[in-house]
Amino acid sequence: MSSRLNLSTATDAQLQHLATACEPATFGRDQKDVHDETYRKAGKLDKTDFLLAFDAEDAGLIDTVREELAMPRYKKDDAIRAEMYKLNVYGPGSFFKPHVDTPRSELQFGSLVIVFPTAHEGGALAIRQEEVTGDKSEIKEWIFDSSALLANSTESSLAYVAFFSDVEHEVLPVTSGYRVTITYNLYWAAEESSPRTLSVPKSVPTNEETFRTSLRALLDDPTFLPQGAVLLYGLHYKYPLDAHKLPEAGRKALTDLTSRLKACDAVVYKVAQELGLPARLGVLYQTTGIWGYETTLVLCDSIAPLQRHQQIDDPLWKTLERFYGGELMTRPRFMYEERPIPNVKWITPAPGYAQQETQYMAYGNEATLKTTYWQVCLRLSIGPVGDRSGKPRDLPPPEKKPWQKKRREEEEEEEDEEEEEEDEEEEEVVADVNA
Ligand SMILES: O=C(O)CCC(=O)C(=O)O
Ligand SMILES: [Fe+2]
Repeated sequence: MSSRLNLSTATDAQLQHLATACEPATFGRDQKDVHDETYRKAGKLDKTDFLLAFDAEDAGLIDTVREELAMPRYKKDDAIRAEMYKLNVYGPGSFFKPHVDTPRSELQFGSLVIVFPTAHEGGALAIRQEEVTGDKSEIKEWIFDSSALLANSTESSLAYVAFFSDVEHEVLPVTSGYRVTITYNLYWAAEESSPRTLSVPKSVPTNEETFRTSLRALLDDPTFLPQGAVLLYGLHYKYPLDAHKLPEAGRKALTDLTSRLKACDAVVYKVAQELGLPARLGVLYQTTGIWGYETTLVLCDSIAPLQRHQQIDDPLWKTLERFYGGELMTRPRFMYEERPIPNVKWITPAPGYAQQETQYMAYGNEATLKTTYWQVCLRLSIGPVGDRSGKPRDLPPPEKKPWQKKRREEEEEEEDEEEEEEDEEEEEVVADVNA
C-alpha cells in the first residue's frame, strides 16, 4: 500500500496516518540496535520505504553546510557528500535523549536534519559542547527550535540544521503536533587531499587572523620558550577512526586526517604549517606499569590495540615505542636510561587520554560498527630562539645521585641482556599485532 502526502499542507489526520506507517525508531547501545522508549521515542521510515520530491544537493544545501560549518577546502573539486539516512516522525511526547551520531566510516563528519513545515510545538534540537578555557570548562548549548522557525516564516519553508556528528545533541519532547524530519549523513567524498592549498571559508568568523598574529608574535619573542618545546593540542572535535587497522594503515589514517580536520582544528593546523612549525597528529596513551602507580604518557602515530599488549608486555610504553611510533611525553618513573624527553607543553589541558570514547559507543543513533570516535592530539614542534621551525631542545636527563649511578650501571647491563631476549621474541609480537 502506498499514499502521497504534501508536507507543507498536511492535516493532523494525514500526519497521524504517516506516524502509524512508521516503525519505532531504534538507536545504538553497547553495539546493538535497541528500541527503548525511555531513551528514544519516535517513528522511522527507512529510505527504501519512501520517495521524496526534494533533494538537499539540488537545493544547494550542501554548499551552505560546508560554508557554515567552516569546513576547510583543499582543492576546487574537493567535495562533500550527503547520504540520505531516514525519515523520522516525532509525534506528541516524542524525543531523543543526548547522544552522538554513530560514525559509519572515517570519512563521516556531520549530520544534516531537515524539518518539514508541519505544525508542531516543542521538539527543539539542543546541541551541547564543552568549551575549555585555561583550567575552566563550561558546557555551551545551542538551540535549534524548528517549530518557532517554521511558525515565523511567511513563505512555505523547510528548517535545517547541520552539525558535527561527534558533538552531543538531544531532541527535546514534542508537546503537540508532528515534527517530520529527514536526516542525512555527511561525508568527505575523497579520502586524502593535498593539505598545501588548504583554505577555510571566510563566511563564518574563525579567528584565523587573530590566531596567526598572536602565534607569530610569540615565536618572535625571545623570552617565549627559549629552548623550544613540543606543544600538544587536544583537538576540539573527535574524529572517527577504525581501530582495527594494522599499524601502517593506522598511521596513514592519521596522516590523511590532517586534510579533514574540522573548523577550528583545521585553523590551528593550517596556521602552524604556514608559520613553518612541524605538525602531526597523534593518539595519546597513558600506560600504567604492573604495580599500578607509575604512569607514562606516550604519543603514538596510530591507534594501538592496547588490550593485546596490556597483560603480556611490561613496560607497555616500550611496545608503543616499538610498534606504534610511540614518543614518550613524560619520563617513565623506572627508566634508568639517560634518555632525553621533550619539553612538553599543553596548549589545551590534557584531554581524557586517547581511550576509545566508550560513553559514545554506548549511546549512538545506530549500533556501532568498527569505526568509533577518538580523541586525537595535534603535536606541534617549536624550535629554540633563532630557529623556530627547528628541533626543540630536549629536557636534560634528571640529575644522578651517586648511589643511583652504580645501580643504573647494573640495570643497564640487565637491560642489554633483556633486549637480546626481546629481539628473539619480536617476531612473535609482530605476528600477534598482525593477527
Ligand atoms: O531530529 C533532530 O533534530 C535530530 C535527530 C537525531 O539526532 C538523530 O536522528 O540522530
Ligand atoms: Fe542524532
